[in-house]
Amino acid sequence: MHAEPRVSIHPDSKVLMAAIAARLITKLVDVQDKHGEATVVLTGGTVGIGTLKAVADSAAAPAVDWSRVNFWWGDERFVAADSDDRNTRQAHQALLSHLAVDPARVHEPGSADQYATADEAAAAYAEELKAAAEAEHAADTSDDRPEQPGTLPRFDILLLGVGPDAHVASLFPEQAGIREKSRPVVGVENSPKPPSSRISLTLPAINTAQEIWMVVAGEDKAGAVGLALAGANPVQVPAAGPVGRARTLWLIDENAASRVPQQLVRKDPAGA
Ligand SMILES: O=C1O[C@H](COP(=O)(O)O)[C@@H](O)[C@H](O)[C@H]1O
Repeated sequence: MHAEPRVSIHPDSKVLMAAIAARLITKLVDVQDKHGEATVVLTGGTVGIGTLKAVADSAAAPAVDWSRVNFWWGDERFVAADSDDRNTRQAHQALLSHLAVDPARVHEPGSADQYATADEAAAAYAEELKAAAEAEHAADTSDDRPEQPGTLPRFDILLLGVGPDAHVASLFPEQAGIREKSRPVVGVENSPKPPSSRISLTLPAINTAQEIWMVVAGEDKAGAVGLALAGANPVQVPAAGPVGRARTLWLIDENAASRVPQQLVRKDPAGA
């Protein structure tokens, strides 16, 4: 099932990030109840990292068994491991370093200390994803287990920020990454937003997620959000491309919402 996007609008970015954090905690608890573990794909960016801080500050955070959460990243900047530009480093500072996570379940894309090029780091990340998919397949005892493992593990929740230029992860308008159809991960060069070298999941990989949550705040994002929700071409407006298997949820603040098509906005305060 590919659901229509749902939009939930919050008064400001602070309320937004607290609300996303609450949803994330609840969702992780639900998925762990069902599957014994949960997998989340994190994003960098203002709202992405602010949400992780809000999770760390939440009194409900201990409801999740953090040692049974698998962490992946939608994109990473290809810089040195100790660079403050790293999305993974920011995520550790905001949340992961405060939790009893299982290091074996924290899957960080490689850094410029480990690989010569972003393409090499991307290929290694694709291998790590494949190994996780194979392990998941081997552990699956259900009747509907597919015959062969896929190349990606199940992503329960995938978070994506959106840039003012409508980029998601490190897929930028008109660049090769947003056009990629076969590889799950690509190296990105000449990113219009620094740092210029990056690693990114591609749209086909992103769209295997059960739930995709687009997390956006700020007036400078209103145009990108409006175009994405109006159904623009993802090559020009990458934020138009992500579609979750079960749900695509836009969690945004009022400043980012001024150009959202009205028929997509839920009127009840719960949003979706
Ligand atoms: O470079 C990136 O930018 C986007 C959005 O960031 P924001 O600060 O404008 O919210 C982010 O989603 C992505 O993960 C990141 O690498």
